[in-house]
Amino acid sequence: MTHHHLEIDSLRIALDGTVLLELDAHIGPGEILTVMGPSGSGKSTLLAWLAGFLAGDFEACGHAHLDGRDITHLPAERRGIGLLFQDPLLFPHLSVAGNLRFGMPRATRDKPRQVETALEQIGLAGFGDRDPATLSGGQKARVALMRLLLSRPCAVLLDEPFSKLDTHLRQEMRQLVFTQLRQAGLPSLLITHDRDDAAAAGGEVIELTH
Ligand SMILES: Nc1ncnc2c1ncn2[C@@H]1O[C@H](COP(=O)(O)OP(=O)(O)OP(=O)(O)O)[C@@H](O)[C@H]1O
Repeated sequence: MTHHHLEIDSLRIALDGTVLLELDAHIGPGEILTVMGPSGSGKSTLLAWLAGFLAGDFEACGHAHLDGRDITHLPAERRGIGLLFQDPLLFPHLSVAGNLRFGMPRATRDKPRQVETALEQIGLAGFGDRDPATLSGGQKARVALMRLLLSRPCAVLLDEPFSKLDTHLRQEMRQLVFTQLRQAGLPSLLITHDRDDAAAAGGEVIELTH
């Protein structure tokens, strides 16, 4: 297991001269930091800052370090951060296997066995040639998770990843996502409105209170 860690040091984000959020956090390997808070409290803003696509209206100071590397001013694609959103956005013109291969390091991309193993891990053995449009919502979510993991991120940000799933599927996906993130030793930040998500994540919970 790799030992990735993510630090947020003295972050302060302001909008029109008013402080929106202040945060210090350390997320160790396999830990999941949950960020909660009312609508407009700055959860998506925090995620955008960490991912590297915060829009110009905000003034941000502070630093983010990933594995000791200062990523604060790096472009999004060079940060080593993976994202998982509410909607599992799969590429419609690629097969399920094609989606999994996308973003995989070049050296492993041509090893079909790795894709098959990945499909087995998410309960979709034999689904490689399927068109993503033919998958159920839960199956798409599992493919999106595995595609993220295969891209070998050093940290993961999750923005309400379970909020569109029904209760049963939600529990199943929580279990799968959190187990995989822990096993991969990835520091993760989870944005959610759901206390059960926070409890299942099992880590520190921060409430933004704007
Ligand atoms: N591009 C932008 N320019 C100016 N203000 C913005 C921009 N994006 C968001 N805001 C404002 O920043 C504040 C924080 O918004 P943000 O989306 O981070 O909240 P949130 O906690 O994620 O809310 P929700 O739970 O509703 O998604 C809000 O007052 C919002 O109106």
